[in-house]
Amino acid sequence: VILTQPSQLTTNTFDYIIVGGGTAGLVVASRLSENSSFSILVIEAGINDHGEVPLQIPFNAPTLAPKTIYDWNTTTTEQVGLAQRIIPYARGHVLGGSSSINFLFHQYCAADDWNRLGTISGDAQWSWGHIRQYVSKHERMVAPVDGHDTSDQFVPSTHGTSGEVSISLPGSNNSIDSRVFATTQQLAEFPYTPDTSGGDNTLLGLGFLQSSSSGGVRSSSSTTYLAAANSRPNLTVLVNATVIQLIQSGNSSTGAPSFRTVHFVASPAPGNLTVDTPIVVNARKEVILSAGTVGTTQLLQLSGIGNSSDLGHIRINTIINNPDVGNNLIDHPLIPNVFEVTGSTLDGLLRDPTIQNASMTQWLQNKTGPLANSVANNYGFFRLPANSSIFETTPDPASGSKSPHWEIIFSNVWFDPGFAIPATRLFMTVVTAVVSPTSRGTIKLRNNDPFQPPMVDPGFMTTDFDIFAARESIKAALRFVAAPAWTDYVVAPFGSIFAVGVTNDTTIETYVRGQAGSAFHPVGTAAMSAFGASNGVVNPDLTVKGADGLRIVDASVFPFIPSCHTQGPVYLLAERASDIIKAAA
Ligand SMILES: Cc1cc2nc3c(=O)[nH]c(=O)nc-3n(C[C@H](O)[C@H](O)[C@H](O)COP(=O)(O)OP(=O)(O)OC[C@H]3O[C@@H](n4cnc5c(N)ncnc54)[C@H](O)[C@@H]3O)c2cc1C
Repeated sequence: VILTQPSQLTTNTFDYIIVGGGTAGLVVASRLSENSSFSILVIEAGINDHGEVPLQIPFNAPTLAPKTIYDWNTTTTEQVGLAQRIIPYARGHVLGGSSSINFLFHQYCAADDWNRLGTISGDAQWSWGHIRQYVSKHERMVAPVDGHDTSDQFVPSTHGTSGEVSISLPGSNNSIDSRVFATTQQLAEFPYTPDTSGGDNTLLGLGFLQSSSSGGVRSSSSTTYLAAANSRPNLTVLVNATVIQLIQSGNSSTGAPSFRTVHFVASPAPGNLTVDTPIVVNARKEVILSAGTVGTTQLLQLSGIGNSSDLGHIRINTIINNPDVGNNLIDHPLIPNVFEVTGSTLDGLLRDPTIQNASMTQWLQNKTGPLANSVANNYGFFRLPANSSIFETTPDPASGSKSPHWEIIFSNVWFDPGFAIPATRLFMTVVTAVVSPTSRGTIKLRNNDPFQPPMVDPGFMTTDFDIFAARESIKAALRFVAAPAWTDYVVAPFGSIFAVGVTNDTTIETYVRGQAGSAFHPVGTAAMSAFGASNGVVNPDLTVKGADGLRIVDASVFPFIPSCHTQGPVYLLAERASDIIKAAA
């Protein structure tokens, strides 16, 4: 059912048109197509992921963006909180969307996050007590590729075994795993957690990373949800086609503008400035926007749904004036803290052709070895102490007393996307991130050209809280590697601030502003709010406020950022959204 050219379409009318064949879009496509009486069209701007070997190799993930055919290759605006830097803003431009290029970390965030969504939306069914049922529909926990005993690395009763996306624990022991584990025994502030998925487990503590992979190969929404639905005659997926606008197709009986007409063109080759005449398709029931936080926001605005003053300046006729469209952009800032080490690291995979070739041969032959693993085996989530001085001026932004403020990830390799690995010496990277940031940004159109990337301003590090939490996370990383477990391994922190050995608050702040990047977890620009609320973009059933025939199902609808990596929450959101859409049919 995967078409590569618009001319292969045999009809221009479908019950549902899903814009974006990404993480959420393919969940909805797969679930809706379970009902054989529905006809569904998915329109995806990127290429078909099938047969794209680089996407399949877990360790390869950091090479898939930026500046590749799998990425939209856009950047942020100049970040005032990041020393005026403009940074890459990766998002998948391929079937499977960001689930085809992400780093495979998989978890559900804290139950508190979902309970907060239930409260904000006024719909208790967004709370964890209701959402937890979707874990077993979504997840298939499988054995790690090396078959090792995982009994103390996850809690089986909290996982699914027959869902769509395969999840596994690290498949090859990393030489630092035992040191990380020993540190949880040596330093009480970093307790071990037997399961890092969150949800029914506490998200707080440090443990083994679960990744969206099986048998050493990535599981994306395309290789799972779509693969399960691929032979259904009621589902059509068109790749290499970019939606440029939704068109008002009439009004509902209550006078709300209907958006059931979609204009798209064959995705232009890079550098091609001539755009074809739009092709028109119509939805009998609904159009579902699943173009991701950036893509969905851009399309709403191009279609006249947004801030009328902003739209007027770029000669777009406003159909629904909603100033919240494009506001409230939230993302997780992360900082790669590199340490020089003495022992065995994975650095050879980045700079030694002999090791690279041997690893690739091993992966191609039996999907094992270092390439079969994601870039980290262990990570953890922590809270700032309750008596931290920042809480004298800033209310605690976490979703609850059991949801974290910051994260720490251990990668036994040079993992600083901003800089190539130096030619000599060995490195380990201790990435830290702020997972309850208070900085807010915007997504706005530059002009009315659908092929001009919008201005994406995540507003990184523009609040005292975010700087405070980032600084404390770095101090914690320094305490972590000062534990006895590391004395014969860590030589010294590597790079700028650390090289001079001064770690006071001012120098760490300068370092954060110079080093931080994006975890690529944007949310919030089409925020969910209660029915009748004076703010927000979608209702709790994900229908667009003030519109008819239009829903949004993707990361953009989270009104605040969940406190962990976002693909798991997006998958669960899309599972429930599918049930809502089916029930409304
Ligand atoms: C490099 C990277 C690493 C990440 N690492 C992790 C991780 O390790 N763990 C984790 O949990 N999360 C991670 N994330 C975040 C996570 O993958 C996303 O939050 C999630 O996948 C978003 O899902 P979505 O459905 O909202 O959007 P996407 O999955 O991005 O889907 C949007 C789709 O819409 C398509 N599209 C957009 N505009 C148009 C248009 N005009 N016409 C047609 N199609 C369009 C896009 O091409 C894309 O396929 C990462 C993200 C990136 C980019």
